[in-house]
Amino acid sequence: MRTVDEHLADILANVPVLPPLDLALLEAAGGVLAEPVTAPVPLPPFDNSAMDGYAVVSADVAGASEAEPAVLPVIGDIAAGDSGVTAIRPGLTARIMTGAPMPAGADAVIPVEWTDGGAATVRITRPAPPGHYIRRSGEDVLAGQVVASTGIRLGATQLGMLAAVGRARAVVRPKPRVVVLSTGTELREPGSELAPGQIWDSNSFMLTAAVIEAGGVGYRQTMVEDDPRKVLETLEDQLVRADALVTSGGVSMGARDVVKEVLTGVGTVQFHKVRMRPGKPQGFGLMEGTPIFTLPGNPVSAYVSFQVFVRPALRAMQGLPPEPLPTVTAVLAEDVKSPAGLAHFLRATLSYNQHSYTVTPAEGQGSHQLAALSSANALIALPEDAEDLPAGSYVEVLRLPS
Ligand SMILES: Nc1nc2c(c(=O)[nH]1)N[C@H]1C(S)=C(S)[C@@H](COP(=O)(O)OP(=O)(O)OC[C@H]3O[C@@H](n4cnc5c(N)ncnc54)[C@H](O)[C@@H]3O)O[C@H]1N2
Ligand code: MOO
Repeated sequence: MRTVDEHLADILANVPVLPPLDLALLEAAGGVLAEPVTAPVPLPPFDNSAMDGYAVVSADVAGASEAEPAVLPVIGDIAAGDSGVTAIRPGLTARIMTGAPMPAGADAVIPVEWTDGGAATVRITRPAPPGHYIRRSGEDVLAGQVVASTGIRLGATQLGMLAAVGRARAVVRPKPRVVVLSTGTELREPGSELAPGQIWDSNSFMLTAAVIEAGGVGYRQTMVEDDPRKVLETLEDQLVRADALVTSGGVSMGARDVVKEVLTGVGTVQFHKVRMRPGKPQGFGLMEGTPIFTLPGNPVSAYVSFQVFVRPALRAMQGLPPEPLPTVTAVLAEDVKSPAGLAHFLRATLSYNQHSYTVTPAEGQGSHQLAALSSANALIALPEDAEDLPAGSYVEVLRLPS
């Protein structure tokens, strides 16, 4: 038997970090930058208007009021995208649109709301100081500034930043491609008829979605029956498209626990009992250099094992810190019983009220009770030495992705 921390440490010491790839921007989404990105130009690249209005010399409107508006001839329009060669002299104005380059000579923008909106001449009823509603070149980013550092995950805002500094591609550690395979002769595809003794395969859907939630690319492989040759062949076939493999089922003590049977001695794969509930039987190792996680078949066990072991490993493969799920301290709403000597992950509902978190364990804590898991939003993580805890105790709670 090993502890949760020992099993996780073994996994993290052995998963490879994915090599960087040079990808087109949208393909790089979700990847982790393997190089810093710097701005070749300042942002904004030129001084431009923050408002639709009129570009003026501020001194020309210094005394403007409702009673005595400044009246200026309008020499033309400057739209966003214009080349910015326009200039104005004192006593003149140009109509200007948001994002359009400031004309030389102008030092302020009067929003159209402060005017009569005139096209040939305009009446301006309020003054504005120099710099008014001008967005200065370099105010956002300076030329040469690092806008995204090595090791950050490219989410929506970071991709926007790269595009804004003109990058069409990025060198990233890509999202890990994870093949998910359920094993079990009793399993059928959802949507098909069940014969006695059969059940619909839920684990492969749940785990593939969990891979995606964890930032990977999930490939669901059709389940295979408990036939040693078929299980091994399927896994070997998948190696070409996988950065990691995740299986469920067939790892405990049964006469037909084929995953354990066929993978024992393959690559570096080893099977262990981990001091946790649910999720006691675990297997991990490298098959031809590709990590394989063999999770137990009970649906709740498979899911908890994924969050505790696979999710941090997928992060490590992208060069990210292998953080656990976001964790908060919460007050137990009810007494809980926990077996000594096993880390315990209880399905629970976490709620926030009056500046603190309260957590209520779910009714069904069996490792087959998927309904309790699917209506939970958290796992109470009790350490090995925790035994019975009364309501009101403080506990660590892992928030499930939502
Ligand atoms: N004698 C012992 N029996 C068991 C032990 C043990 O230590 N000694 N450990 C128990 C624990 S704990 C777990 S967890 C399970 C793990 O079993 P396996 O990984 O071998 O999984 P299976 O036997 O294949 O299935 C277990 C259970 O889960 C259902 N299942 C499997 N795959 C799916 C799927 N894709 N979708 C939905 N449900 C699935 C399966 O039908 C079984 O009911 O072993 C205990 N036994
Ligand atoms: O350890 Mo098993 O995963 O409880 O059900």
